[in-house]
Amino acid sequence: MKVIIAGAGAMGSRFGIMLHKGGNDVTLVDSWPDHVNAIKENGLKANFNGEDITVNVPVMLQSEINTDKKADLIILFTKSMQLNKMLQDIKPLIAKNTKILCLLNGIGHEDTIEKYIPMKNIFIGNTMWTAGLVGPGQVKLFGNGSVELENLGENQEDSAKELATFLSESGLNAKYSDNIHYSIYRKACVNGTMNCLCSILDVNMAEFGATKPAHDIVVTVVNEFAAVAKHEGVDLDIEEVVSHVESCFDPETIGKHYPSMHQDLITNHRLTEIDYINGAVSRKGKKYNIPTPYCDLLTQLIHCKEDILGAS
Ligand SMILES: NC(=O)C1=CN([C@@H]2O[C@H](COP(=O)(O)OP(=O)(O)OC[C@H]3O[C@@H](n4cnc5c(N)ncnc54)[C@H](OP(=O)(O)O)[C@@H]3O)[C@@H](O)[C@H]2O)C=CC1
Ligand SMILES: CC(C)(CO)C(=O)C(=O)O
Repeated sequence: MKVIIAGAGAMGSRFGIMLHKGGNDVTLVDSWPDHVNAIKENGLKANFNGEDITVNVPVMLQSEINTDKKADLIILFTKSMQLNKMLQDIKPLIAKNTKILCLLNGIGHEDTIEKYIPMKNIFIGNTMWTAGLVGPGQVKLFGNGSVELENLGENQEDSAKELATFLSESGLNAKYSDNIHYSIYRKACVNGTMNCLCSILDVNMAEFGATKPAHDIVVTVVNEFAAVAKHEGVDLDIEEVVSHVESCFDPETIGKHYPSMHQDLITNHRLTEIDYINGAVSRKGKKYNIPTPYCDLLTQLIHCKEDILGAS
């Protein structure tokens, strides 16, 4: 299968490497020139569960897509604020039947994708895999993860199941979900707690989990997400979601991971996806007349930190 990874930062590199190891024809597309040049010159280097590996995969700069060879599958892995531009730039790679899978964190990406891709070809989901960019052309990958996905178009369940099987054949542990909006809100609760709190407090998830107020904060934020989700027909099981969020505290699994927002803001002084996570819940709360004071404050604190650190 010809696979394009559109957004080959930390997570795109993980999926690219695992699909390449699984024997697929993978090409990376990314917007960061230093990263693309480093991969062209030296291959994509990864510390993969403690082992140093180099993978030679074709890579293209997003602004210089120089082929009209169409992809069978495009996996979107940009940051949320880069998604629209990526969809514009990869048009030459999209054929009538190219499937598009979006695994970004955040809520509401289908509204952007629908502007470019026919509904029958859109698949959305989320992932509990983790990854970190060490520098241009270099990633650090450890731990296990999973993927959940569903078709947006009608009568595409079989294609979604085939897609999950295809990803699992490369070890990505994917499964079909018949209620992906539930899964997306459930994952957004993980990001709406871990990502902003670990960034503000400058800790990893295990360190945050070891603090006394951690549980109360998680419960309050999850309740805000749940109230908004309910208004959209998604009925979150709050107790189960809180325990899912708190499973991230385990240092034996992903607890030692610094969430991607920490990598962006604290390590690299880059703007964050907060407006697509807690910020999205704040906006929806205002629209539906549901108070979301923790999400409002967390969003504002992250924007303060972006200003303080001169993030761009
Ligand atoms: N990392 C993780 O563990 C997880 C991430 N996700 C989600 O996956 C999606 C992709 O995230 P992720 O893979 O973390 O993205 P990355 O942080 O790896 O980067 C994506 C893009 O950001 C820019 N960039 C990042 N770091 C630098 C740097 N040091 N200097 C210059 N530019 C840089 C580049 O684009 P440009 O130059 O155009 O800015 C790069 O292509 C997001 O929605 C994220 O929330 C989901 C699960 C886990
Ligand atoms: C690993 C995890 C689940 C932590 O919130 C994540 O999605 C991220 O780092 O953005």
